Amino acid sequence: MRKSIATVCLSGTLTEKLTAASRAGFDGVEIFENDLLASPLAPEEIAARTADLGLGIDLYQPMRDIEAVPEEIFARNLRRARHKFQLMRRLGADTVLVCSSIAPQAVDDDALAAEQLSRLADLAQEFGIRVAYEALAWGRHVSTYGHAWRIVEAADHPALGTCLDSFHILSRASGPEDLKGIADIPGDKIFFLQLADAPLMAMDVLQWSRHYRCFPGQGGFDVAGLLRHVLNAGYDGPLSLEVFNDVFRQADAGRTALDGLRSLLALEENAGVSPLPAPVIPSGVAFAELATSDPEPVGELLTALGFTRTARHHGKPVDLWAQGGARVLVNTGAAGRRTDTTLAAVGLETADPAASARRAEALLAPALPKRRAAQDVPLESIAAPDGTEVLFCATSRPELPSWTDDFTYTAENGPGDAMVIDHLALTQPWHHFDESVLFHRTVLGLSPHETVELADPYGLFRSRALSASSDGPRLVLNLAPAPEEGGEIRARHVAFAVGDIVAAVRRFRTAGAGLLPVPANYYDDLEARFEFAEGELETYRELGILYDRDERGGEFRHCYTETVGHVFFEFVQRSGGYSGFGAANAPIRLAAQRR
Ligand SMILES: O=C(O)c1ccc(O)c(O)c1
Ligand SMILES: [Mg+2]
Repeated sequence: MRKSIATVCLSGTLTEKLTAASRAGFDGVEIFENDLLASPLAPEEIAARTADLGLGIDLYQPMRDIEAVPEEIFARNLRRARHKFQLMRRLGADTVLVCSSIAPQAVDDDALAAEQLSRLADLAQEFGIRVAYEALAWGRHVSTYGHAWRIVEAADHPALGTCLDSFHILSRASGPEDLKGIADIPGDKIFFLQLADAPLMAMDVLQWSRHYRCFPGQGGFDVAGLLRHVLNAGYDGPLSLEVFNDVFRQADAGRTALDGLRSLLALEENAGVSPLPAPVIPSGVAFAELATSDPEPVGELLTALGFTRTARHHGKPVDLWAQGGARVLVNTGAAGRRTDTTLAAVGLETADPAASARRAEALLAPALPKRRAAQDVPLESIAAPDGTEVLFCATSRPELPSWTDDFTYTAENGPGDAMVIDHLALTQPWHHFDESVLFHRTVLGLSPHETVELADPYGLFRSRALSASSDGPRLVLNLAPAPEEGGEIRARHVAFAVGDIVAAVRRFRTAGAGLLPVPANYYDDLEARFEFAEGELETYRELGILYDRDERGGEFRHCYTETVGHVFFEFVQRSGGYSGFGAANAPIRLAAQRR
């Protein structure tokens, strides 16, 4: 279907917004009045620019406070409308959005509203314009789509239809039955469809709408379900994103536009409109790759964790470290640049790497070169929004090329408890958090968990995990307040699951390595909250192990190493079906890392 985006979704000047929408691949835009007012370009120039960029102007908006007012006020409103219709003619825009009135002079009189909207439509018709009437969720007398439609139906004017906006509808809907009325609206009377999602919040609906809307798939609404109803009604106009979001207003417009288009592609898939190559849900983590120009400290830390350097890449300065099923690559080949240690790439096991790459491409993920050097095995890889390289791996499958074929083995896998990678915690730039969640959800087919928000000593810590299944890969996207010196706070980490965390930590300490210190106050509080077996808490206190327990008695024990560059490691031990990540302990970790 045709895809559009409202200029209000994007940051920058009108020209920057139009350019971003075009580059991302949208077909059209909704021009927001304020963007036009602030532009030095004449309407004809905007029309020309938009056309040059291959975009249509699918909507001009908003026109406010028109209907259900005393006649002398309505006469002034019509005069105002005439000016706007003239402007729209210069722009070449043929649909205007009129939102339900919030004016104190407006009266609760549907017949009057219908009569005046009909007269507005008469005037619009003279200009070849159609009027799409939208119920704002906080409209003074008209606040539901059903009510707006009854007025449009009563007016019965060919140039008057309704505009459905998923936010206004879903923010007021208490269940799927509240959407049934959409089927009663003839498809050709739905002049426009605006799409937005939002996190579920108990707050004033106007503030919610103006600050927290997000792209479909990023919040808690069933936007795909709503779209199905609208399509069943026979609507075949544009799918248009209309998102008011404080973060998007500050983020890079080009990236926001791509994020928006990805969200519409995934929405079409969910609503059964147009299929995408099916997701190939990753079954595990093949490796985590660290980039560094100083491999010594990280090598020491991996050694203390029980890892052995087992192999070397045949053409690049990349070492493979292994411990049980956990593999870490240490890459010192960042083209001679000095790089602090970072978690730069992630290898994910998939049943069909080529199919994973096809899905990623269909969802606009940037593909990276398959081969870095002539002799390398060809590998499918993409860049995640945060710049992390994601490689699709088929380890130990002789019929497919494997990243391991590029390595020459020099040593046996290390001794000790067999570890596996439990999860990867990927700290995100603050203005790309929602984009990153949507990317991992749609491209990789991972399911997001609830968002966790906690107070951090210097701000708000936000975290959202995504996982496939209980034994598939788990990614934790973290957003931590990052003051200028907040290097460690931006650090990312790799968590290793062990069968016996106490034994693992004792070995780690014997190897001369240190854990992040945990305050005594933390353990005093644990003692108050939970009952432990004799001596258990004392052991945690001695070793610096953190603890969490879920409602069903599942337990989580974990602890953190020191940080090297921008990377640290975590030991975790899960039991009893615990599926979280000890988020309640994150502020303790963050405070200790600040110290
Ligand atoms: O917040 C508003 O005023 C506003 C304006 C136009 C819209 O289409 C809308 O959904 C909300
Ligand atoms: Mg709207």
